[in-house]
Amino acid sequence: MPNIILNKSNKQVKGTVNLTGSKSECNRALIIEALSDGKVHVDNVSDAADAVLLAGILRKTQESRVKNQEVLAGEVEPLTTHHSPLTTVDIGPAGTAMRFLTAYYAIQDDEVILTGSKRMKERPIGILVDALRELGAHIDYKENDGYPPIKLKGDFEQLTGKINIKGDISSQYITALLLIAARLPQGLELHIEGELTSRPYVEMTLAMLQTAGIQHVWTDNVIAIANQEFATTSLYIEPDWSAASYWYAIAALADEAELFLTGLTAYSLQGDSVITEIMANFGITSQFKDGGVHLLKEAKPLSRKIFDMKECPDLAQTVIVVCAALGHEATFTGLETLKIKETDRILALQTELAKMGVKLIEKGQVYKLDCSEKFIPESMFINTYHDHRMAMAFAPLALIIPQLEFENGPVVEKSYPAFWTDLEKQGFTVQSIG
Ligand SMILES: O=C(O)C1=C[C@@H](OP(=O)(O)O)[C@@H](O)[C@H](O)C1
Ligand SMILES: C=C(OP(=O)(O)O)C(=O)O
Repeated sequence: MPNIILNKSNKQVKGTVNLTGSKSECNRALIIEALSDGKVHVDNVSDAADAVLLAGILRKTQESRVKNQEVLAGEVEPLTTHHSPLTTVDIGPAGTAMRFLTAYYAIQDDEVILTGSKRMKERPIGILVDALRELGAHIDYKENDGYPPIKLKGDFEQLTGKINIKGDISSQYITALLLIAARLPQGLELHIEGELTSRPYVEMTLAMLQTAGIQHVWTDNVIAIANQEFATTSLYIEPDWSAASYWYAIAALADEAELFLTGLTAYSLQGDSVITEIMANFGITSQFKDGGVHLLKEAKPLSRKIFDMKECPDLAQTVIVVCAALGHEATFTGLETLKIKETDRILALQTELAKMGVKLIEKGQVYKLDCSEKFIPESMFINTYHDHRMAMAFAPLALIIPQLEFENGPVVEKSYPAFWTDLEKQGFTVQSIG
């Protein structure tokens, strides 16, 4: 995979950016569409690689079902005489797609092996598999207990409508169950145990289900969805606020910034829209008008010292890198889930920030930035650890470090394929090598 060399000859940014569609919203919409018997339509599929991959898998699943029905009805010849209904689905590095498809296939008749990248095989799925087994799904582990690959064997018969699930490891397990809940004959009453992490993502799921005609009741730690029909409707995918965060970071590190991010609105389903509030601390004002958000930079002394990232974990790298670059010794909480994402993001941040003398020190649940030995190198090589957000969160450093080189440029495709070309359009020099 080619590396990327990134420079910015001046410290001004001014221009318009058209962001990609939200990966989180799109992956939910695609599963809802697949479960809706043709009633729900996704308006604008995101070009994030994870969403494109999920859309392709769901389309193939649908096509092979139609084919099998035709074979069964004697309308067409089977493709081969040894045709097996068992398919292997490789979801690569797409965590949400892995979790959502696990729940989706658990209640279908298809026999499927669900696998993914090397890292995906290290990302836990046991909590979701246990919950689905309790509901009546037949799922086996193919390699290590609690981790993909898994074999889903069909023959779902609902055994119970009430289950308990831990809320503090990943909200994606909860979303996965909520997405299929209305299709369960007995519906679902989900009792969330412990603190709920990444709560806005659960709210996003319920809001999108509601748009698709599915009602819910959420009281304290219990979310209930009865068996019910989807409405005939279409789902619109908003631009991605996590992607927008890198432009906020660029504005925060620039001397002068005037950016317009199209399509974003003040009321978003995405919890990461909180980046507007976070970045207000760094002097970035957000003005919603003209069909998007205008970012303006004002000189402002940095005051906020504590950032809780529990509800917006995907912003953690963005904000930590900005603080490090500005030498702002802030404290961060709510970073527990970062160790099980595309890479161990805590370790990755510690390793890369050390290249500019900054330490991210773990003290129990609290992480503190120590910038006492910070320096600005002439050039810096950024390892990206198969994590799109490691590349994108460190890219704004091009405004203060003369030359940056990123390992594996295409890593950004997971959620924001046009990231490097968008930087180029805004006056960054982007060179692909190797
Ligand atoms: O539901 C979603 O779309 C997501 C939920 C979050 O994961 P966790 O719930 O595991 O924190 C987030 O980090 C991920 O990028 C997307
Ligand atoms: C954690 C992320 O994605 P996923 O869990 O879907 O792989 C992410 O995009 O930051």
